[in-house]
Amino acid sequence: MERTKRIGIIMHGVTGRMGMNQHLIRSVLAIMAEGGVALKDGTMLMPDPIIVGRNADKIEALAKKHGVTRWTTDLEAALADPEDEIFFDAASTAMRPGLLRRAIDAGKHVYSEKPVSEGLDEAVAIARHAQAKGVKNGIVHDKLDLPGLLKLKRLRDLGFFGKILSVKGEFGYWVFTGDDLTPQRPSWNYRAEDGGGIISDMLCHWRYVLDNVIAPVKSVSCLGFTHIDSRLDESGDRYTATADDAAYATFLLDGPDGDIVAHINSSWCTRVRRDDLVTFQVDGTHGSAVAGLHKCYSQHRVNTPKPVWNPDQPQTLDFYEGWDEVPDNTVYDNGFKVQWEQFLRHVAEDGPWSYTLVEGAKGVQLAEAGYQSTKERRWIDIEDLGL
Ligand SMILES: NC(=O)C1=CN([C@@H]2O[C@H](COP(=O)(O)OP(=O)(O)OC[C@H]3O[C@@H](n4cnc5c(N)ncnc54)[C@H](OP(=O)(O)O)[C@@H]3O)[C@@H](O)[C@H]2O)C=CC1
Ligand SMILES: O=C1CO[C@H](CO)[C@@H](O)[C@@H]1O
Repeated sequence: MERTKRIGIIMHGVTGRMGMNQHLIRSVLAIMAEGGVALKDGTMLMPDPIIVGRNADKIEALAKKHGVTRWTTDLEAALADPEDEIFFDAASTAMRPGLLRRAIDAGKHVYSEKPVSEGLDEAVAIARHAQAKGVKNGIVHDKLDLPGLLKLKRLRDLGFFGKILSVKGEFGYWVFTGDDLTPQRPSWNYRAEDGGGIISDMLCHWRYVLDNVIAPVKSVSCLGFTHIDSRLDESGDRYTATADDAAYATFLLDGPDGDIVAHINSSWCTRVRRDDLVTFQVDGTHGSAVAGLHKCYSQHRVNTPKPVWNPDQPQTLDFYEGWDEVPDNTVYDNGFKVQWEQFLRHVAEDGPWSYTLVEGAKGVQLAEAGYQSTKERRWIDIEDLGL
């Protein structure tokens, strides 16, 4: 007979975009709708969320809309309840280290959106605190479970590329300022004083993506920029955009056959003419591949066309030909949900889990180095954090 075990989760920041859509609806509620997470001994681990927010009407309405039976505005009381073992945070970045510390001190296992913090010292301190208190801890690393990146990693693991030479990443799209269309991202993203900034947002992703899909990052040169310095907020009021809204970053990676050069542009001020909102091209001696969020196309050296530069003639080659789509070969679930299932197994039965707050700190380290490089206009080496 199938047994069920409850696991209580305090979810904070779920009235926001990420917390609501990816973590509450598409992960925790989806897992509940599927009957829970199957543990090794056949027990079904069933999440029991309590959602916490500062606005009572908003959090109650969210709970009612999705059939969540427990909600509160009292985080202190929620943390004091020993029946809820996990604290999760997806609120704005600036508050995060303080919240994680309170939860760890209350004996909770902690799981969190990225980045762990705005600065490296805080990220290292909170990772050490979790280690010292012996609580399980995790950081979201959603891009690693994107089908496109899983395929890219598979190509690397199978040796498809030969010696990897370089990586080119393009991330971003046009985020409306409010002067024409309503902005599709929160205004705090564009205010440095509220934890905004695309370097802080994206370089923590690029750290685990490069480390795990290509090779470890060993140094960075970055130019952060605020292209648009005035935007309209959620109330239609004009504010000064103080945070960087584009980052042009070059990385040196410690590849198995020598250094790999990776360059990734991240921008909220670019119009998309490419396969997807993020694309990565990997070039190697034996083959190349281009991955988006879902799809990945490869070109082996035997299929590589031989262009000849002739500005006097219109181009006769179609460069999109000669690329083969890497097949799905499997069913891909939502990456946030996959990671929730892994973290829940990690808490319940010590299942495998690599993406601790230490990995989160490494992400913040790269972001901080990106800011330092921008400020000092030089390459910054990425040291071992010794954690
Ligand atoms: N992994 C990924 O792909 C992504 C991750 N993120 C990360 O997720 C986090 C949230 O981003 P996003 O969802 O875009 O942000 P939103 O602005 O949409 O949501 C912010 C959330 O934080 C809450 N909040 C803000 N200030 C306070 C406060 N002072 N006290 C209590 N609660 C507060 C808001 O509550 P209220 O509703 O009451 O205002 C809301 O729930 C960020 O850390 C960001 O870096 C963001 C985008 C993508
Ligand atoms: O923080 C982030 C900023 O937004 C991106 C998407 O638009 C996310 O992928 C990312 O996690």
